[in-house]
Amino acid sequence: MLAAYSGTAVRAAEKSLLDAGLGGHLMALAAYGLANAVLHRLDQAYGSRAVILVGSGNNGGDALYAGEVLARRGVAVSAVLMAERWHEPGLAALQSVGGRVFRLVEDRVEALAAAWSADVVIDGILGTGARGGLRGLAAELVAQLRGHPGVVACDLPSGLHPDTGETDGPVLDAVETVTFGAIKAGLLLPPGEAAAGEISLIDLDLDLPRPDLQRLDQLDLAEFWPRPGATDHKYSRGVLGVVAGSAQYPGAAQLAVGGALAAGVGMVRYLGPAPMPPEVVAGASAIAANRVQAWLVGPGVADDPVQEQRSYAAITSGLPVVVDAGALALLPEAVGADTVLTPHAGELAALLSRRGQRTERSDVEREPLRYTGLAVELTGATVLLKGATTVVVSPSGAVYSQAEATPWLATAGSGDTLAGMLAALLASGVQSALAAAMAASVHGQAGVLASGGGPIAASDIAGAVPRVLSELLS
Ligand SMILES: NC(=O)C1=CN([C@@H]2O[C@H](COP(=O)(O)OP(=O)(O)OC[C@H]3O[C@@H](n4cnc5c(N)ncnc54)[C@H](OP(=O)(O)O)[C@@H]3O)[C@@H](O)[C@H]2O)[C@@H](O)CC1
Ligand SMILES: [K+]
Repeated sequence: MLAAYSGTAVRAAEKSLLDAGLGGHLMALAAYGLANAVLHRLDQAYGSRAVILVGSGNNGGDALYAGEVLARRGVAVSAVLMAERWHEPGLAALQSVGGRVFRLVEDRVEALAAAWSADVVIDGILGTGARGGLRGLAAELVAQLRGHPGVVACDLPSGLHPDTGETDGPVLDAVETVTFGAIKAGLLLPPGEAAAGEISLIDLDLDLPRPDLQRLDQLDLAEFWPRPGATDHKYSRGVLGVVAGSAQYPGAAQLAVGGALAAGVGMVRYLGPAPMPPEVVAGASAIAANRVQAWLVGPGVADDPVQEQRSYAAITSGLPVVVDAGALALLPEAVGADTVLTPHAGELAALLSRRGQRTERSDVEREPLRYTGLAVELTGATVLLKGATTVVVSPSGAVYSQAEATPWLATAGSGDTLAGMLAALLASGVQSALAAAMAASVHGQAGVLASGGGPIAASDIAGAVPRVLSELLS
């Protein structure tokens, strides 16, 4: 499991060490970690060139000391001082080993040329002490360096919000971010996470609280994905009720049920008009008459009054429920954490707007964590926001982000399959936020496997799920 923290949490954890006079020690550890990461990227240190973009705070200090280490190893190092102030001992250390210095205000053209001809550019402009994004000349230089293939970010890409992944102004895409003390949550959150590249963590032995964000890995999935025991039967494994599909949209129901079956539910009871595979049982048309452990409602139900009524009855049944697509508009005023909403950005904006918070899709795309959190606050539900990176927020404050997906998964019906998989996990008794994160991860991996780098149809995703799971669980 990757555990990530807000910049504020990391700074708070550092405080006792700083108070104990260990600031210089921490900076030295950070600088060595950064320098080593850069050295790994160079074919050979001697004769290579590095340019360091230096901001006014300790982030610039880390980068300057890393420059000193690199220069001692034979790298030709130049520093570009981006602001009016800089970390003076760090600059003195770099100069003492022959580092060259440019000042952005005076030497813009030379600084830009040096950066473009460098093997590595170290982005040490802003770290966890940033307020807002890059401005003025610094923003201009960074925009002019866009596309540089050798950028290594110091702690985080400058201009990326450490807590939320929001970007405000230009951000230099890094091949690697060397982050100190703890992974910052913003490195794993859209839209900025793409700028982070590979993430390397330099351990500073901080005493950290509960993570602000988690990302499940294969070991977590293997541990938490439900497996039937020797004495389990179809009922004990979990029965899922599904209200999906209509005369107009039968396929959504088939994809959702396909996702649920592939994820490994004991049985599916289906309510609706779509043709179903032989293992699916017809549900009783009165919702309360169905003995199920969880419900999935919404795929393909829009504009079908009977399906909408059933969806509402399932949502208010008191059982865990996944509310997807057309059923999102039917949500009562308040629900519980066992209700999992699965909107994409447009559906989330519509949901928030219905609750008096006028929101556009572009707002959600710019600040996905914030708006997902707002939906949790306004509804009481657990919310899974679909996207290239899926974000899950629960009312208890747990946040997950999963980024296994391929862009080929952006295809009609992909979300129905995901909703089915998630609902199967709820029916098996998995806690809702964890179920949402696991479903997103395996759905993403199945998409990658099915795609093999090319286009896929949504029905291929469920087809690949058993292969992903057998690899995970064997
Ligand atoms: N704490 C520790 O123990 C350790 C910390 N470590 C390192 O320290 C980093 C945090 O350092 P930090 O607190 O000095 O802040 P930092 O991110 O360098 O930037 C703040 C500076 O930039 C300025 N500024 C702010 N916003 C701006 C903007 N939009 N545009 C332009 N300028 C802006 C602001 O100046 P001001 O405007 O306030 O005058 C301030 O001077 C952290 O990321 C990690 O790398 C490691 O060494 C491990 C130990
Ligand atoms: K930085």
